[in-house]
Amino acid sequence: MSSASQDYRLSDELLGPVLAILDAYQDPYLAQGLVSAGCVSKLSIDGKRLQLGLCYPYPCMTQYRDTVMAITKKLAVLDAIDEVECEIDFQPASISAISTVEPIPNVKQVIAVASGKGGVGKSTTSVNLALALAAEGAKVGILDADIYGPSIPLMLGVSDFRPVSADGKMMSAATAHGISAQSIGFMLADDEAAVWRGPMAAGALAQLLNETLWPELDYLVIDMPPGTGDIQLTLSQKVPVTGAVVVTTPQDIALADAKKGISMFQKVNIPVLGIVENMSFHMCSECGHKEHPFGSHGGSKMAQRYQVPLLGELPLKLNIREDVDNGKPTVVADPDSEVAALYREIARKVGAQLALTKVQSTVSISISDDE
Ligand SMILES: Nc1ncnc2c1ncn2[C@@H]1O[C@H](COP(=O)(O)OP(=O)(O)OP(=O)(O)O)[C@@H](O)[C@H]1O
Repeated sequence: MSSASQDYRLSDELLGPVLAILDAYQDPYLAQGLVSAGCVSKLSIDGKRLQLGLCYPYPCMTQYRDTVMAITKKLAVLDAIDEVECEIDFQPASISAISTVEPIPNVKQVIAVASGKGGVGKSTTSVNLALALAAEGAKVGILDADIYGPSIPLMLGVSDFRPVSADGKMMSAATAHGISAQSIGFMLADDEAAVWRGPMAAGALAQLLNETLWPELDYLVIDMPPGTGDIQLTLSQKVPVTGAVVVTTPQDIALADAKKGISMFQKVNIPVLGIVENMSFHMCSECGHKEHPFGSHGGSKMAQRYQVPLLGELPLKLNIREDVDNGKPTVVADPDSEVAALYREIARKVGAQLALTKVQSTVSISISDDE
């Protein structure tokens, strides 16, 4: 994890107790104290007003208010402080630190969203995850690599967009709800079906990825084609993916395929950031009765078995489908809903997992350098 640059301007007498209090505050997503996690970037004092700068390695803008309130309460025990002025920032690490594949210009981190089986809600999860990362303060793009059924243009309400090229080399991306989007669907006429063979498809996708003029992005989310065949494997190797999210339903057949997905990423040394269990349960809107139409706890058992986090369990809910069908996914259509909050929670976990992955990767690189 890249720790924030430190500018500490407190007397030694005050610095010690302030750092101790800040480090006793555990960040829920990094599972470390703020100082150990490298989040404390600035400390200075003006009279009895402490000026605190925090820089997070994952986006968590919707949590800032609660964080500041909690920290202020803890620091209030010190006589030298009666007010805290807090500035919070977010800065993800750059991918070039660990990836062996050429980085994509302007793109810091690449998150692949995959599923072993089709129809489990991978695209719905990808698009809501991308929008949730943006809602938490990140600059985000999404690449629809689902060549057999590109659905991102429809889900973002930008089906009519056609990329243009100013220099004959690089294509523009669409902008929707504050994120950038590129899709093979933008190149196809409405009734045209994509018929690709493995190597051709992977090549076309790599081209789409590298020839898109992405604006500065903290995260590029890739909605992968469903399955774990050659296309997926090649794509994972051609694209500088920093971490993968595996989407599954709790159904045995979907779980069996999701396991193949995890193995595929492990084979090509891409860290699996966690599992999203989609359509986990259905809650009756009238009586509140909760049922598990596709079985229960499959995702959590799988997460335990493969030692990866369970990022979230999403309900089977009519609005989720209606919102993507209307081109306005739930995170933006109904930001105050429980479902939108679940997607934002998943986004924070994904960002934090990427930051933690950097720590492990950095360590393993330095060990091999020493050998
Ligand atoms: N949690 C959910 N609740 C209700 N409907 C959902 C949910 N998640 C996805 N859906 C719906 O299920 C259908 C399949 O979802 P989606 O297209 O995201 O799946 P996919 O895994 O990407 O499929 P494919 O493999 O065909 O690309 C869509 O109609 C979508 O709106």
